[in-house]
Parts: sequence; structure tokens; C-alpha cells
Amino acid sequence: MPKRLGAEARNEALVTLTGWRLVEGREAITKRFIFRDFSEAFGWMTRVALLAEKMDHHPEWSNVYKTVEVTLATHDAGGLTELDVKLARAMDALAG
Ligand SMILES: C[C@H](O)[C@H](O)[C@H]1CNC2=NC(N)=NC(=O)C2=N1
Repeated sequence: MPKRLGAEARNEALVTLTGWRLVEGREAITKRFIFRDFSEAFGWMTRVALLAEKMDHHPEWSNVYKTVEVTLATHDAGGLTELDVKLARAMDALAG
């Protein structure tokens, strides 16, 4: 199981992640992705889902039309780990 990031590693990761912020009252990061339309949003979710399954690391997310709200945390570790940072970067990359 991955280890929770220390405060320093967490902050370092956050400054390099665009659009991601800490959730209030919980050790997790969140970002709102807005696509051109539903097809773009759901296509992206499909690609992310396949990767998440491969990583065995799964997002909390919801979709309304072209908007996808994502929260990442490592439930097994009770906070943020390198897996969340890795998945966040991959989501950004897949969103173009
Ligand atoms: C048994 C299985 O490996 C675990 O439940 C995995 C699955 N996906 C997961 N996803 C996330 N985000 N956090 C976890 O702790 C986690 N644990």
C-alpha cells in the first residue's frame, strides 16, 4: 500500500498540478474538468476509467453534460499518496 505524502511532498505536488486544489476538511484533491460537449467528457472518462482500472486506483467523480467533477484520494491510506498525483497528471494529459 502506498504511503501518505508528507506535507512537503503534498505541497510540492500541488504547485505542479494545474487546476487541482485541496478539498476542505479532507485529505483529497479535486478538479472540475469542462469539455466541449458530453461526448468529449464521456470519452475522456472512458479513457481514464481504463487507466484507473489498470492502476487499481479509482477516482470519485460525477458528470453533468460536459462537466466532470473529480476528487482523488487513496482510501486505503486515508489521504493523498503518489497514486493520486500520478492519476491527476494522467487525467490532465488525457484531457489535452
Ligand atoms: C482492493 C483494491 O486494490 C483497493 O480497494 C483499491 C482499489 N481502488 C482504490 N482507489 C482509490 N482511489 N483508493 C484506494 O485506496 C483504492 N484501493
